[in-house]
Parts: sequence; structure tokens; C-alpha cells
Amino acid sequence: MFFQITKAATPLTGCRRQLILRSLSSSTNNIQIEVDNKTGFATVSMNRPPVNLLNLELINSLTRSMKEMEQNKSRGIILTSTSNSVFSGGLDIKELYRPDVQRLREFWTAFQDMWLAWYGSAVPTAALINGHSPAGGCVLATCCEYRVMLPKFTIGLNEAKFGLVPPPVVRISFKNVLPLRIAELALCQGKLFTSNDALNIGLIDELAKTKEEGYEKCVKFLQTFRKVDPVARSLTKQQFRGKDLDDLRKGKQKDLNDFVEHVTQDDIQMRLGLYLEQLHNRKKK
Ligand SMILES: CC/C=C\C/C=C\C/C=C\C=C\CC(=O)SCCNC(=O)CCNC(=O)[C@H](O)C(C)(C)COP(=O)(O)OP(=O)(O)OC[C@H]1O[C@@H](n2cnc3c(N)ncnc32)[C@H](O)[C@@H]1OP(=O)(O)O
Repeated sequence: MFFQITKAATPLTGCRRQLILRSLSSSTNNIQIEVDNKTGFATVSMNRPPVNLLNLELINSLTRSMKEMEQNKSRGIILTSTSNSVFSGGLDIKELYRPDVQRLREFWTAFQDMWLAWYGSAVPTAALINGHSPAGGCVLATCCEYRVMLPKFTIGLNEAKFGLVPPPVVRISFKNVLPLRIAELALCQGKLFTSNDALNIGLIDELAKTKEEGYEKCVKFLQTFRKVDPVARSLTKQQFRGKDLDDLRKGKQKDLNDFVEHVTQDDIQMRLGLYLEQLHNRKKK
């Protein structure tokens, strides 16, 4: 059992009573889970300040949360973050830079497993994108079935901008949401879309002015399945996503080997080092 249950009012929905489930599995408390008493929907909030970078521990917590909620027969999940300005800053590049190869392998295997768990989840999912969502953040959002985003943030796959080739597991869910031509162009350009542009191309489904409004829109989406048989719903989703999931399951080892080979190249290490430096110095200029 990973979670302890306590009752509390939630910052998300004012005075509505919710069950707050806190992860006990991780000493870092990098995920918070709240279950709405009324709807039975769970809100999973990434909580790794300052910008919810996906390191090995956060990735594992996300996978475990999904498995736990599936076992508990959750009726719907809303993925968001505790930050006011960032949904997730994507992969923690420190995991990729000058890596211990054993940990790098563990890291990428964990990322593959997280993607399989969220993209293939039996439970309906919605992303409440309450901040910037580049790269790995966009992957998580596109694994969900519906996306509601707050204004004036950015979302997209920007890997090409800093010299990385997005691996299949990064591309697939993006391709599942967008027309192929738009997806191809955006990936080749390493483009980050503003919330408005993301709405216009269909990368997100709705805009919301506030987190509370976004939450209500996600709830409304999840409620569209209220009268649908959950097994039929889940099997239908599997029919759409099954090939993508099978391809990764079958190609997992090759994908891992390609990833490690690519990331550990001298040229890629140099680019990663420069990018980290650039991020660190961004605000000093
Ligand atoms: C054949 C092919 C086979 C294999 C292919 C192999 C490899 C491809 C592999 C990888 C795929 C990767 C997907 C990814 O997710 S890569 C990560 C991409 N993420 C980004 O580019 C986001 C960068 N960050 C930002 O733009 C901003 O930080 C922000 C908009 C998310 C938030 O801005 P803020 O102003 O709120 O916060 P900052 O001050 O900028 O950041 C705080 C702190 O965090 C550091 N940081 C930010 N992002 C990262 C990161 N992704 N990794 C590591 N560190 C990061 C930043 O430097 C600050 O730290 P310091 O205060 O400077 O110490």
C-alpha cells in the first residue's frame, strides 16, 4: 500500500471535501493525490519544486500512482502540478549529462514504463496544464485523453532545438493528438506553442482562465464517461492505442539501447552540457 488517506479541504476546489492521499512510498513526497468525495475522481499533482523535472524518482512515483489508482478502480484521473507556473519542465537533463550508465538505463526503462502506464491506462485521464509544459511535460500531457491549459504558457517538443532526436516514446503520444503534418513540422522545428496556438492546432482541447475553472472542465470531460460501461470504454481505448503500446513493449530493449547509445555520444554530451549551462545562466543576462 503506497498511500495514507486523510480528509481535508482542497486548495483546488475551495471548501469541497476531498480525500487527500499522500505518497508514503517516497521520502520526497513528489506526488500528491486527492480524491474528490463527490465525483470519485483523483487529482494527481506533481510536486517536485521548482519546475517538476522528471528525474528517476518522480517518474517512478507517477507510474506507481497510476497502478495504484487502477487497482483501486478509480473512475477518472486529473494530472496537474502544485506549481503556479510549470506543469513539468520535462526530463531532468542532469539525469542525462555525464551519467552513470547503469542509472541512465534504469532511468530510461522507468520512463518507458511510465509512458506505458499513462498512455495505456484503463482509467480515463485529463491533464490540467497549469503552467509551461515542454518536452517530457508535453509527453505526459499527450498521454492523457483530454487537455485543458491555462493561458500564456508554452507546450511542445523542443528537443531538436538543443540537438536531441526525440525517441519514439517521446513522439508517439504527440502524433496521436495532432495531424501528422503538423506534428512532423513542429518536431523538426523544436517548436513550443503558446496556449492559444496549442488550442488552434488541437494540441490542447480547451483553455481555462484559472486552475479552478480548468479543474471543472476536466471534471466535465471525465463525466462524459459516467454512463459508459468502463470495460467497453477501456477496451475501445486499447483498440486505438494498442499498436503503439505493443510496439514499445516489443521494442523496449532496442529503444533502451538506442537511447543510451545516443545520449552517451560525445557530441550529445557536449550539447547537453551547453544546454544546462544556458538554462542556469538564463536569468543572469
Ligand atoms: C534515435 C534516437 C534515440 C534516442 C534519442 C535520445 C535522446 C533524446 C532524449 C531525450 C528526450 C528528452 C525530452 C526532455 O524532456 S528534455 C528536457 C527539455 N526541457 C526543457 O527544455 C525545459 C527547459 N526549462 C525551461 O524552459 C524553464 O526552466 C521552464 C519554462 C520549465 C521554467 O522556467 P522558470 O523560469 O520557472 O524556471 P528556471 O529558473 O528556468 O528553472 C529552475 C531551475 O531548473 C533548472 N532546469 C530547468 N529545466 C531543466 C531541465 N530540463 N533539466 C535540468 N535542469 C533544468 C534551471 O537551470 C534552474 O536551475 P538553477 O537555478 O539554474 O540551478
